[in-house]
Amino acid sequence: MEPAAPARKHRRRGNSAHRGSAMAPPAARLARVSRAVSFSACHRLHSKSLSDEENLKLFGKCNNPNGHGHNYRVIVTVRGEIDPVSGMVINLTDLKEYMQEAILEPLDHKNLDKDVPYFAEVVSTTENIAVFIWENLKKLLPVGTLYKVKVYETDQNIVVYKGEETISEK
Ligand SMILES: Nc1nc2c(c(=O)[nH]1)N=C([C@H](O)[C@H](O)COP(=O)(O)OP(=O)(O)OP(=O)(O)O)CN2
Ligand SMILES: [Zn+2]
Repeated sequence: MEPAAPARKHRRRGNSAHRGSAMAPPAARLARVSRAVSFSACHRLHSKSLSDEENLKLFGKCNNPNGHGHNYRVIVTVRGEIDPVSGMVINLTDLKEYMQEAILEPLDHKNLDKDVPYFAEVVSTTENIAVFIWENLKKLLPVGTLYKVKVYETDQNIVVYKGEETISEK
């Protein structure tokens, strides 16, 4: 006697005709793609809006006139639909090149306050570094795809920026 009956039942349940029309377009799938990069830089926390005494009080050891260094790590996340032909939200090879241009070229092995014009007037906190990276990347990526910039100043000090401008924005 052949034990064929269970296998035939399983095939019928798996038939696509039972799951919807064969003519329906495939559902769009959203995904988030991330890539990480590291860079080394030095900086000094110092605000031109404050006196030397106020700067020292606010920033403490981070206001040391000769600065200090960090090995920063940045994780960039891009959000979009998975292209049905390429299977990609974004080609990671392209994202790598954008991150090279937006992060490594301006920031790696730099004195942030002296070598990067943006930080001549803006305090080089991790928050502001995240904003700087966001603005640079936004110019290179397809409109609306940049989702998140996460910057590790140290393993303990981490900033996330998602392009928001005020606390009331959703
Ligand atoms: N909101 C922010 N606060 C501070 C920032 C910043 O970017 N945003 N940055 C600093 C300094 O850059 C400083 O280097 C951080 O020093 P510290 O808090 O001491 O961090 P460490 O992880 O190096 O210290 P541990 O003692 O090992 O925890 C300060 N504040
Ligand atoms: Zn620092």
